[in-house]
Amino acid sequence: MTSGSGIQIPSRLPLLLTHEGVLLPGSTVRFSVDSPRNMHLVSHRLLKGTSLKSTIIGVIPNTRDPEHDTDDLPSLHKIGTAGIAVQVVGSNWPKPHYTLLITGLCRFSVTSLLKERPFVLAEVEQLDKLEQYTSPAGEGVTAEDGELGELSQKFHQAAIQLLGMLDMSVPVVAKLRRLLDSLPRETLPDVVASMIRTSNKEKLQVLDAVSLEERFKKALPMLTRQIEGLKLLQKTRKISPDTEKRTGSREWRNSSGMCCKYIRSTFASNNLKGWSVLDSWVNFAKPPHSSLCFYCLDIRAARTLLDNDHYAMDKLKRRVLEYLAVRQLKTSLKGPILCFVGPPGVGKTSVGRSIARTLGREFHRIALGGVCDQSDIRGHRRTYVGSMPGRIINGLKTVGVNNPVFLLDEVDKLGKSLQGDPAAALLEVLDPEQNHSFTDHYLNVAFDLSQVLFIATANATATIPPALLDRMEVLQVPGYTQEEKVEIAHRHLIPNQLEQHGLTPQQLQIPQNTTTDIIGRYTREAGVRSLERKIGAICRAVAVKVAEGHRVPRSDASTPESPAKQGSKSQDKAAPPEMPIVIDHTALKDILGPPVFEMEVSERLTLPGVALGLAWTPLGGEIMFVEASRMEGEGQLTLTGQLGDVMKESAHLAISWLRANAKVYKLTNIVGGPDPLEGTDIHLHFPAGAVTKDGPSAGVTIVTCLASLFSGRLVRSDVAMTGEITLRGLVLPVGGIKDKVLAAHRAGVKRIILPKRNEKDLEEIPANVRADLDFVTTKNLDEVLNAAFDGGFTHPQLTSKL
Ligand SMILES: Nc1ncnc2c1ncn2[C@@H]1O[C@H](COP(=O)(O)OP(=O)(O)OP(=O)(O)O)[C@@H](O)[C@H]1O
Repeated sequence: MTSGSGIQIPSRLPLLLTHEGVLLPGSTVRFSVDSPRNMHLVSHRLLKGTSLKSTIIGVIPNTRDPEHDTDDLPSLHKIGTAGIAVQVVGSNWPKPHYTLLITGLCRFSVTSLLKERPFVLAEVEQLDKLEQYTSPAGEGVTAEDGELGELSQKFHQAAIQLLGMLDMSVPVVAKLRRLLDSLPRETLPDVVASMIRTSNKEKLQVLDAVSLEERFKKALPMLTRQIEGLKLLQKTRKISPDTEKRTGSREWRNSSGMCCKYIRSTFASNNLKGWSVLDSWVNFAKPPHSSLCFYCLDIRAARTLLDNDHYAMDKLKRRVLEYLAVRQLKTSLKGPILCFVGPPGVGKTSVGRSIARTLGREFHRIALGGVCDQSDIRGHRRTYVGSMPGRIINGLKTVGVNNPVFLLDEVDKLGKSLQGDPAAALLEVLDPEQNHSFTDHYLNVAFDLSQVLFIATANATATIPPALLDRMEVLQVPGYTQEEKVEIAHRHLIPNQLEQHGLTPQQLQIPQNTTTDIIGRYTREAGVRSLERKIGAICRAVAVKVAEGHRVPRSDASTPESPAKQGSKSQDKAAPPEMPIVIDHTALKDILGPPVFEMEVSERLTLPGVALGLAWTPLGGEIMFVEASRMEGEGQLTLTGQLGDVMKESAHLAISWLRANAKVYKLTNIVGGPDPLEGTDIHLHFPAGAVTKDGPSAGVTIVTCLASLFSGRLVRSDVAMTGEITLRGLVLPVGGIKDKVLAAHRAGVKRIILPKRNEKDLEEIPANVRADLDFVTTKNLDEVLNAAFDGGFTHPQLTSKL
């Protein structure tokens, strides 16, 4: 079909090359462009032109604009849509791009390419008549036109049937209704195919159908499919006309993006409670929490955004980008659920937020800490007084779209109670095989959650229910080194806090050595949350000074005051704070008080019977002192410091091994006898007595501490250790090495004794930390003791032989 003498598009059109979304004549589509030729088209043509003609461009679908303008053009899709650019919006963030709103006019085919740079210009042939969009509905194809007439009649009837099933109060439905009445029938395949749920591939088929008959044939099955889908949905709702009359009908959008009639079920009785429940249910069911928010992902932009938002965390960022790249290439959303595991304040939540921004999706955080009732996840049945929907459906209502990023915060803190196991309800939510029909008890309507991107966070995996853990891919987020914290503070925390307190860098400056001081002496944490709080405290103190500086001084004579007050006022007036206020050590002490942590390691290792161990807790790595003393007695062992069973067993193991080897190492009891326990009681204490401790990794520390006690020798003051022991004196590997090493580094330790089989974990330690430390890897307790004591702990037989 070629155009006659009617309305003509220009014979030469600049071409916009698109690979996502298909523009059909009569529809309006938003395109985001950032590739070179497309960008040039917008800046050289659309933004420069002043005539209506200059806003008409050709949109070629299914064709990717090359990344560089020096690259050759790929072969173009044969048929495109001429369109009018009705809106152009430009942005430089996260990288330069334009968003175009284009309304399709008619099909064209490319006859020849005139130029490829700076943008593509082509000689085109118009394929559709443009008059059809302006001529009255009665004209065009009619029933008399043979097979075509029949097809158009069928199509028109099907379109009317579809509209009958939809909610007229929804703008897009009302628009479709108006178009159906006013447009000639030959335009209907394009218009309907662009409005109902169709894939890009299907839209391309409609676009490529140049003959009108073929176009009707392609679009009719899509329309029929939509109608059948809606019918099925209505059937499952078990519609009863009686109920409808009694309770009225309510429409809401289903997950396919269309609106369907939904009849309130029989739960509503005519009593007050019933109506109030009904009312809140209806209010809940009304919002379009199934409308889709489209996004297109640019991996390079995603990388820039993640790098801008977060310093360090390279491994995590790399894995997140891989994950996003796979999702971009494979649009099916069935993928692993990422679970970020690490100590508090290391940025797990904020990476989740960045992922949502990267994807251009809504973000919603669901705090699961302490949730112990499964109706928290699934909602209450409406028969209960005060029933509510669960957090998942509530979250969807809050964000208003059905494809947000949901951050399930603290999955390791889920509880269990008589009201059921919330973890079991979460299993259904997170399982891609099941979550397309998640039913909240309150709504009692299956909802498709498969478009939601779930990310979980936890402090430790040990308390995550195994079935839940099995559905997630765990990404460890370790703590930061001192240097990383300084960078994070200066790049992110200080600017953020300044902004939150209405301050500028011209008013407050925190030099790097002050930040180092805050990190070392006022905080002891794996993440940066306390550091952020301390910086906040400094900002508040400075805000007071700055505000005082701005105060308009009142005349001293206006109010009689005590001489002291008057004195201070005249001081304020005479010395407004000098800007910028620089926080040095003295200012830091004034604001934050005396240091909370001191370098205490060497001071505490001044007596025999003390050793320094390394522990891992969900809050990160920690140093841990072990103290031992002995007194006359019956050979009893006392253990204090809230120890778990495994740790108590380690203590017994350590004593047994030392007793068995006492002769070899010349260890003696209180009166110098060969059995260290004879006539001697031993007390082992693990300070920080209020904190429960457990795990086998303190084994080597207990042995070293007791060896020091029995030999009367001091453990080196700069050494810390970790490792599990066996009764035969072997040292077994333990977990959490990175966090433990970072904690030791923070505490100023110089030598770390580790199990040999943990050597591979040292690769994860940042190079600057590794350079500061001397690692001794050990296979047995003999090697541990030799490394822990100055000059070694070699047994006397060997020494005497030498
Ligand atoms: N690498 C980083 N770069 C920039 N800011 C960071 C980084 N890591 C953490 N932060 C900041 O530290 C603060 C705490 O982070 P966040 O709340 O994400 O921690 P979290 O790991 O989720 O902690 P929790 O387990 O307690 O929820 C936030 O303000 C965050 O922006």
